[in-house]
Amino acid sequence: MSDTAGTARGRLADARLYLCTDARGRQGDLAEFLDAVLAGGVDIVQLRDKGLEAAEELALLEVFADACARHGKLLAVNDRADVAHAARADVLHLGQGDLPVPAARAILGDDVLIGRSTHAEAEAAAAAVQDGVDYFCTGPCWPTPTKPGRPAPGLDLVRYTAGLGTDRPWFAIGGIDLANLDQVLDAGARGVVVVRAITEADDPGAAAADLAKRLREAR
Ligand SMILES: Cc1ncc(COP(=O)(O)OP(=O)(O)O)c(N)n1
Ligand SMILES: Cc1nc(C(=O)O)sc1CCOP(=O)(O)O
Ligand SMILES: [Mg+2]
Repeated sequence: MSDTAGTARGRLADARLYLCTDARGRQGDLAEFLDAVLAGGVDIVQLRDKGLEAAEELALLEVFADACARHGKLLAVNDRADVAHAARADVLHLGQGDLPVPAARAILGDDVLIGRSTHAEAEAAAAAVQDGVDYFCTGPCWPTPTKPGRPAPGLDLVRYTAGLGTDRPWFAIGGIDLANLDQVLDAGARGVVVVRAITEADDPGAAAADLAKRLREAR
């Protein structure tokens, strides 16, 4: 058995399906939504809501943390190391323009996992070896209204990242859904991050289950 089995890093190594979601329109049924998608097979869930005040974000994160604890899944915070620390999150996700990784590490110590966004070959190659980075994401695979204005390097960046042969966990992101998931897998990804494919589904739990099943079949 590996020395990370059962730890957050061990669970990250096994993770295939990562959900970013806001809480808009879900005030009443947020816990129900989270229970459904986590039971469906989401391995990591990130509260991503660029408009929240820190105090509002922290309050919502209590709901996320309780759900992740019920299902033994990882809780991620976007952008803010102070909020990740206060929420006792498992993961902080940082983009290229966010806090530098060493600065986040200085706040969070070694136990919190840190993820990094990458949008170009040089960024992916750097994230694959940078100290303090636990995983990284490459994308967008397709232009997406969830991240307007972000140019899409497409599946070429997924193919490039797969070719790095890194042992570090990484995920493809941007425009991914069940209909195009096989293209992402064929390009070499083994894990994906989605927003709309789950949040906009009629049945988010079933959408998570379909994605998770296909990802597990591809292992
Ligand atoms: C898991 C995951 N991957 C990528 C992102 C995007 O991060 P970033 O580029 O910093 O953009 P914002 O999400 O902060 O707008 C993410 N949040 N999570
Ligand atoms: C939040 C985010 N980051 C991206 C990146 O490329 O770093 S793409 C993206 C949005 C992904 O949303 P959807 O699954 O709805 O297309
Ligand atoms: Mg960010």
